[in-house]
Amino acid sequence: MSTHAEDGNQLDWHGEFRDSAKETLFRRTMLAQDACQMRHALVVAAGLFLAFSLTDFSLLGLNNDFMMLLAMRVIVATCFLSLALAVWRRPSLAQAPLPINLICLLAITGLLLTIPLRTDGIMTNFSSIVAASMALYLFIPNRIPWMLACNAYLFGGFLISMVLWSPLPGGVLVNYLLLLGFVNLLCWLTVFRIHRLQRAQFANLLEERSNNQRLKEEIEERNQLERRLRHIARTDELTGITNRRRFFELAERERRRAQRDGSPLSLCMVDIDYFKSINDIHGHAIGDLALTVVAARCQSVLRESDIIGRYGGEEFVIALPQANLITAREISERLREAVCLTPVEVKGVLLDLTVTVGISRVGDGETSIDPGLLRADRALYTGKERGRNCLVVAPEDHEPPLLESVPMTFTPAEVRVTAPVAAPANGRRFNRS
Ligand SMILES: Nc1nc2c(ncn2[C@@H]2O[C@H](COP(=O)(O)OP(=O)(O)OP(=O)(O)O)[C@@H](O)[C@H]2O)c(=O)[nH]1
Repeated sequence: MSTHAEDGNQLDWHGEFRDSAKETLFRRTMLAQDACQMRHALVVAAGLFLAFSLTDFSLLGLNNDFMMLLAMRVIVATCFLSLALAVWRRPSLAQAPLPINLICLLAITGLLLTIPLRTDGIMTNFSSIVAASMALYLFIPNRIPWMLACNAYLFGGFLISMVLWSPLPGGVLVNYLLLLGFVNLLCWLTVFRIHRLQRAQFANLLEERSNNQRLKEEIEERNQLERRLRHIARTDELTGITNRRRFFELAERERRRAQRDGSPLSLCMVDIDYFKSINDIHGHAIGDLALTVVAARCQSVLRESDIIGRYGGEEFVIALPQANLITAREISERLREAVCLTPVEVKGVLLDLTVTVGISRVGDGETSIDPGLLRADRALYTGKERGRNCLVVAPEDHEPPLLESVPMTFTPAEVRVTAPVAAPANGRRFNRS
């Protein structure tokens, strides 16, 4: 269905959309307004029709003709009011051709019957015919073909009544008929223009709605894209866990919170042992999948509030809020076991993987996680040096003896570091991106 505003001009001679679906939609939209207009027109018409019985009485007095006129007026007014009530109850009747046109025929017939019964002259009769004609065009929400048919009946009935009951000289009658014809033409053009304007406005409204809908969809699409981009910018493509840059953002946020609350924050550096040989033996594709499995296994032992990120290569980094070194060590052991207890199966290849974990705690006075990461990294380096597949807890600078009391039950080798270990020769840096 086209919604372009120019459709307002694409009307048939009825002043209706050529596109029937659009016309139906328009009429449905106008239903409440039509029903209201119809009710008001019927009530006003009933009142006017009855009010004229006063002039009937003053013209005719209390005789048979007056009584007939009065009865006719009461019947017509009652029909008007009944239909008004029916439309009030069922608004759809305001657009139903049958009741509307039956009531119009009844009203026209009533009006025509006043011509032989009232003798107050051609002017009054002609004026009421003109008023009725205008009302049929402008106040009854009818369709144009029906308006024309009702007016043709009014026009013809007026002509016949005049010929039968108030014969006029030919020239005068033609004059009246021409005037009535002119009124009809004027009203028809007016109604057509109103129909055209209403429909042009409706077409504009439809166009506006469809533009708004399109705009809404575009905004939603952009939002989705933005969410996706944000996700991509924060996620490691291979493993699906947080990437290095996002890890630093989140871990720094946790450090600030820990500092505010005076709660501990521990860090773990996790490195897969002998990962190079997996690449060398089975190829990079298998290595990639193995990395993904290890990341998932590491994540499986963490709480939702813990933050795991891919630090680079085959190395992961974890921030453990609310965890002191003892808790961090327990979690790291669970993690180490989760990786090594069952072989990783990748495309039918069984890989016995192990990890080495360096653990540290962010110091209370530290203004960044970098020193803590450096300690965890050194601990990891020590673990690698001392045989791999183990945990190494780095002591906080100010409390080395405390860590000595932590029980060590792990195999094959858990290495405790009681003094800072020299940084590896290649000097690792905590680049955040
Ligand atoms: N498949 C794959 N391999 C990677 C990726 N990132 C780094 N690596 C490989 O990981 C290996 C890391 O090797 P090394 O740093 O020598 O360490 P390692 O062999 O694990 O030995 P240790 O860490 O000392 O136990 C290198 O061969 C890298 O190419 C990756 O995204 N996918």
